[in-house]
Amino acid sequence: MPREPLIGIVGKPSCGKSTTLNSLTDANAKVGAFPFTTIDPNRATGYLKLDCACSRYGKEDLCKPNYGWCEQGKRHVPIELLDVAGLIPGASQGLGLGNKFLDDLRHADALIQVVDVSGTTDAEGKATRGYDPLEDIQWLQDEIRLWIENNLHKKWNTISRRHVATKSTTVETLRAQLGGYGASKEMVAKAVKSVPNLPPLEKWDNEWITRVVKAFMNVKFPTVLALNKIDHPDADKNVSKIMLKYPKMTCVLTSALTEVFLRKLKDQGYIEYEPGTEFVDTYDDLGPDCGLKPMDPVLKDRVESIRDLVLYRFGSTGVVQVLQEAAKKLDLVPVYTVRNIQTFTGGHGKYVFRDCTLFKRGTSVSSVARAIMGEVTIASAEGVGGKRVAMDDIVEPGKNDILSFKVVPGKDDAKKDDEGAKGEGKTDSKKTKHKK
Ligand SMILES: Nc1nc2c(ncn2[C@@H]2O[C@H](COP(=O)(O)OP(=O)(O)OP(=O)(O)O)[C@@H](O)[C@H]2O)c(=O)[nH]1
Repeated sequence: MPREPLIGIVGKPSCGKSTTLNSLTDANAKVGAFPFTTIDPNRATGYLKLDCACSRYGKEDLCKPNYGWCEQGKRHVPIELLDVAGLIPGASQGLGLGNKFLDDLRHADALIQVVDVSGTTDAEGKATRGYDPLEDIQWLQDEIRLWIENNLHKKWNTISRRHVATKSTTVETLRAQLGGYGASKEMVAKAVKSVPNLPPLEKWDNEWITRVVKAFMNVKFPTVLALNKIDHPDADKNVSKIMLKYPKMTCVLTSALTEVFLRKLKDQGYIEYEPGTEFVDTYDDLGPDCGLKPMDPVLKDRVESIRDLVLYRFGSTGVVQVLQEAAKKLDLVPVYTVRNIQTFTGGHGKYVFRDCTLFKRGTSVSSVARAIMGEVTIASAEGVGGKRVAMDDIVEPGKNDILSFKVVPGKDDAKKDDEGAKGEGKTDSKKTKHKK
């Protein structure tokens, strides 16, 4: 059964991981200006903003998700996030909280690497000035690579001998070794295929092992860089340096602290703010009938400087975008399961597209059925217009992404099972319910 996608947030201590997580979720991960504030890995539910199926059919007014929320066709779908605390140089050798953090990583399907571009924290997260954050990008990737590589090196002679003796394929042997890092056969095959001129496994030296592990990391941990603390005056020059040195990396400029602050002001009734945009409206902008509270001069100045330093300069605080970029790397397809394929409702009531679950592109309709319906026998799957969909068809955005399942009635519950997709209330059942 496919499991839920999980996005890991990594970075050195005090780079802003917990703040980034808080800005994306309702969870209150501990936030502090000293290293190792986050001792336990923190799982939380974030919300991925995407175009909802309701907007395809002009049913925005009837869209009321069971989990997350939908505003004018923009849906916020729950997605699980993992705060992997304070990696430092030498973590793969056990420094800091070392392997514990790396062990948490194995569950992640993509990474958001938070980089403190203000230059005010050193590699271990201690306060400083003028630190060059370029270094942080490389050493963190190196620590993850060494964590995988060191284990392979230790046993390489045995691995290689067994590989020859059992006449295994490269993918079989590597899959057995990398399974512990969450590698599937497909992932290993993709990684191996991406290394040009790869000799037979028994001929690999350390350099080949490094190349293969790097290729595996690209597949297993596709990474987006969140260049955080862009509100700081020293950030600009560091951002330019990073973009020049890593032109192929996906970089998003973020100010997690600003996002947390804006959401708080919104909750307190001082502003209207749509996360992911540059638009903030205050009492002064909208007038006395707007229902917002007036702000004192200090607060007004703060909002004004957030507009100037972050929102107008960068277009947003970046955190919504960073999650969207990470999800893009995972190539996720939102799949809507409905009971009534004609009306898209959950069976009873008028609301449409109550359930939406994220699956990797390439997932088959039968895998979706198993994940949503559990171990029942599916009689048939229907798509838009009531058209029959084959169980081995693939779900894609806009194709086979709205589904209704009919189950074969069991002896005892023939009546119940005949109701069709029992998606409602089931799809996101493990997720935090977020009412808007
Ligand atoms: N100026 C500025 N400060 C930020 C931003 N994001 C986080 N901070 C500050 O940076 C400090 C560290 O933030 P945390 O979110 O606790 O960092 P962390 O990476 O989770 O730290 P550990 O738990 O030690 O791993 C706090 O004082 C935050 O307020 C930002 O966008 N701008």
